[in-house]
Amino acid sequence: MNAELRYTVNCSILFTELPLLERPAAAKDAGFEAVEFWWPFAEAVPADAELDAFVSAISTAGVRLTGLNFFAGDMPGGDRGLVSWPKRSSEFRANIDVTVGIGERLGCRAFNALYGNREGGHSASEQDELAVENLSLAATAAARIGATVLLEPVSGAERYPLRTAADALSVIDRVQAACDVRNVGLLADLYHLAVNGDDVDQVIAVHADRIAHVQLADAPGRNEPGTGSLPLQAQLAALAARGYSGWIGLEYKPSTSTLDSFGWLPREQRGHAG
Ligand SMILES: O=C(O)C(=O)CO
Repeated sequence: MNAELRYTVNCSILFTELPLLERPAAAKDAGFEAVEFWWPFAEAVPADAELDAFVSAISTAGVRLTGLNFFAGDMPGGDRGLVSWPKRSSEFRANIDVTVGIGERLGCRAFNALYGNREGGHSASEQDELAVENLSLAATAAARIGATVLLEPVSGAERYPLRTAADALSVIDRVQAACDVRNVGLLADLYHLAVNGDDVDQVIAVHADRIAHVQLADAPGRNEPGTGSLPLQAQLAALAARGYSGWIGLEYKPSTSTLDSFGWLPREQRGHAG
């Protein structure tokens, strides 16, 4: 793997052997300096004590929080975001300042806004128009602390409409045109894009300048690099060659223990926290 790349451990899908608040310290012990999370609470606006415990777990562990998802509903239950969900738009809007507030406390500058599934009773245009409004609200709030809102194509959720980089970039173009915000970027998850049949090499070659965050897992299986057939090393090298200098999120299901699943990455390359 390219020694210059900076890796961040997604502690929502890794270290699940441990209670969530113990995971940042485990990542630090494994040699990493950075972590990211999906929304770690059951509701859009958790109690202050829960927020304080999360902030403390990260700051005490001595790692950076490099990314945080906005509240996205019941992920295990199939929800993939509230951004375009009319019935739950108010929850998303209530969550914006809470999420940005965590970022302000911890220096996190990237927030992933999962778009949401197509929901019965609403037209696609109605949901997409709502998404433009909600993404501009999120981007405006994020801009207050110099942060970026991320938009991610995902796989494994058949009602989720953003499946390719082009799908996400067209939404970002709409938000920029409608609301003159410049801090919404593509989250290029190399696994999701590949599984959805996108041409990942082409995405990197053409859109590297619009990629605000990268995540990886191998396919098939969404396990650690080397367990599948994706050319991840070459794609990371291509990203670096095209000038991508952001974080690489390790967002995979370990095929063994979490610690053993890091074997593909030499310890001396884990802690590049510059
Ligand atoms: O739902 C997923 O698989 C994600 O990557 C969420 O960020």
